[in-house]
Amino acid sequence: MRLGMIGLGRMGSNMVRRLMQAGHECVVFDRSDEAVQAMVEAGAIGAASLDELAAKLPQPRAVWLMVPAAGVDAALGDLAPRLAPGDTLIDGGNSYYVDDVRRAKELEARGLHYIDVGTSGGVFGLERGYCQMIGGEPGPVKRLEPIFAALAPPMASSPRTPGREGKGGTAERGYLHCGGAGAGHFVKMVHNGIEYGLMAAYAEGLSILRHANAGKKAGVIDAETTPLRDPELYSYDFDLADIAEVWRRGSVISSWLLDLTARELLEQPDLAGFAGRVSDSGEGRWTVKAAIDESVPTPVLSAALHQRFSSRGEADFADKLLSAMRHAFGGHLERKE
Ligand SMILES: O=C(O)[C@H](O)[C@@H](O)[C@H](O)[C@H](O)COP(=O)(O)O
Repeated sequence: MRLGMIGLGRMGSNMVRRLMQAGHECVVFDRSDEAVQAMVEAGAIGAASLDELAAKLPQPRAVWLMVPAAGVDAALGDLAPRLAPGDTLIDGGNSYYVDDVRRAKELEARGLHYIDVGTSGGVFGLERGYCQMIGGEPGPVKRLEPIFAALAPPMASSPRTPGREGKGGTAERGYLHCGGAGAGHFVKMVHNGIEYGLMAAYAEGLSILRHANAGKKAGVIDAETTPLRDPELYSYDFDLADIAEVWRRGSVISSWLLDLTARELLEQPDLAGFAGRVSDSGEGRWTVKAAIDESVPTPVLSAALHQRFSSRGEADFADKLLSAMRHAFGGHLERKE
C-alpha cells in the first residue's frame, strides 16, 4: 500500500522504515526539511508540503499522523481541506480518546474517516514491532490491515496462549480493532495507566533493596526521628543489577519492562544521569479520571500517578506544612539532613 506519514520524529520515522521493510510505500512530510530528506534517503517519497503529500497519494488516501497529542487538531485542520470524501486519517500518537470521539464526528461531516491507534513499543518498535490498539469504523480499519500487520510484531515473538487455537482474530498478530471512535486510545490510555503502576512497583521494590544497608550507617538510630530499631537487620549490600538480572530468569515478575530496568541498572548503578523528575504526558491522569467516572477503585494506578507529581516537587509545600504542624503541636524541629 501507499501511506502518507506526517511527523517524522523517533516514532514516525521508525514506523516508515518498518513499513518500507515490509514493501509498503510511504509519502512523508514533516515541518523539518532535514527529517524529510533523511527519510527520502532511506527510500521514502518526500513531500515538501501537505498539498504535495495529498497529490502523491492514490485515492482513497490514507494519512497517518505521528505528531504530539497537542498538535493533532492543528494537523487535522491543515490536512482535512486537502483530502477528499472516502479518505482516512489515522492518529497513531497518544491522544485523549475524548478528543477522538469529537474528531471522528467533525471529520465524518466532511466525508472523511478517522481511526485512532494507540501504539506501544517506543523506540524499540522498528526492530520488535508495534502493538496497536485500534478504534474507528470497521470498513476503513479493514482496508488498512496490511499497514497494521506490517507494523505489528511477528506472531512468533510471543508463544501462543494455550487454548487460543482456532479462535481467530488479529489480537495474537499484535493489532486489535477494539471498537468505535476512541476505543483504540481508550485501551492505550489504560495500558499506560498500568505502565505507571508497573514502573512504580519495580522502582519502589528496588529502592527498598537499595536501602537494605540502612543499619550500617552511622547515627541511624535516633529515637526521636527514626523507626530503625534493629540496625543489624538492615546490613545487606545488594547488587541491584544482579537482582534485576536474576528476576528476569523464570521469576513471576519477569517482563520486558524489567529487561529494560536491568539494562539501566547495569549501565548506571547509581542512576547518576537522572535527577528523578518524572514527567507524565497525560495518559495516567486520563486513566484515573476514567476510573473515577466509572466508580472503579484504582489505588495502585492513582498512587503511581501522584508519585510522579511528587517527583517534580509538587509535594514540597505539603511536606513543609507537615513539618510545620509537627513543630506546632510537639515543638519538634526538622532535621537538617
Ligand atoms: O507504550 C509505549 O510505547 C509508551 O507508553 C509510549 O507511548 C510513551 O513512552 C509513553 O506514552 C510515555 O508516557 P508518559 O510521558 O506519560 O510517561
